[in-house]
Amino acid sequence: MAARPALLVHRDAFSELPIEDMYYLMDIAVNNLPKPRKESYLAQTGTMGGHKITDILFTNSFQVGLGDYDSFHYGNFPEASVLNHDCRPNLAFFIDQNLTHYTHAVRDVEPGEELTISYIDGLQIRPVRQERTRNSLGFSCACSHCTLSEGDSGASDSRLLAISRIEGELSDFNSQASSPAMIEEYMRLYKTEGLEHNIAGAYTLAALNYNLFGNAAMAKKFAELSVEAGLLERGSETADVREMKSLADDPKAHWSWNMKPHL
Ligand SMILES: C[S@@+](CC[C@H](N)C(=O)[O-])C[C@H]1O[C@@H](n2cnc3c(N)ncnc32)[C@H](O)[C@@H]1O
Repeated sequence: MAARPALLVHRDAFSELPIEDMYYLMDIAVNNLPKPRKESYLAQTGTMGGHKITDILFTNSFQVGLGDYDSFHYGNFPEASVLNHDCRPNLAFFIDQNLTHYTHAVRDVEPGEELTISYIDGLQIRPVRQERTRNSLGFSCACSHCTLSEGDSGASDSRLLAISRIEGELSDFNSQASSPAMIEEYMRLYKTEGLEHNIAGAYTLAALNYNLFGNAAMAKKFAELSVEAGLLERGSETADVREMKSLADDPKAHWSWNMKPHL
């Protein structure tokens, strides 16, 4: 799905203008949208209370950057705001420089299965995720991952902590502790956790580390997976996608080639 914004409002407007002035401006902005767009804006649900048009913006917005120095606007995309949050979603999304919101499936979706995105960092353990949705977004997350039994949730949190620990080692290209077995374990944990919506960076790290160990075939395989996932998660214009394309084309020409042959 590709969606365009109905409304874009700089965050600072809410901290720098009296709130009554903002309500007035928000009313003018929405009431001047073309009729079908205004209707799709007003059809969204607001859950935070107060001024309805502003409540809809706060309940249904994505963070949108405009250029390097002006990074936080509330962007409202009515077609995308029907998507509920899941800590293990089946869709990935990104907003490109042209302010288009793209949504892609990252795994097979069964007929009748709800389409979901993640509003937060799913790599955090359950208590942190719950705190984020409650305090920053105003709802208590009821997704299937947050409602696992204590035992299953504890096992998930242990995997997430292991991912974070291994990531630290694999990101340190001078680490003496990293090994091909560690890369395999890292990818296994990612798959077991169901983090397909946010896996491009993990594939990148696996590709780089296999290349450090002089394993061209595995480096190429993971660089290609990184490109494939990166296109869904971030689009084609990212430095990571470009770098992984070049690594996949010629692992031995990449700066990381065979830097750790002794291990
Ligand atoms: C952008 S809207 C999503 C669409 C909304 N459910 C609707 O019907 O308009 C965000 C709101 O949906 C609800 N929501 C989304 N994901 C949720 C989740 N995992 N657990 C509980 N509530 C959720 C919360 O009320 C949240 O403020």
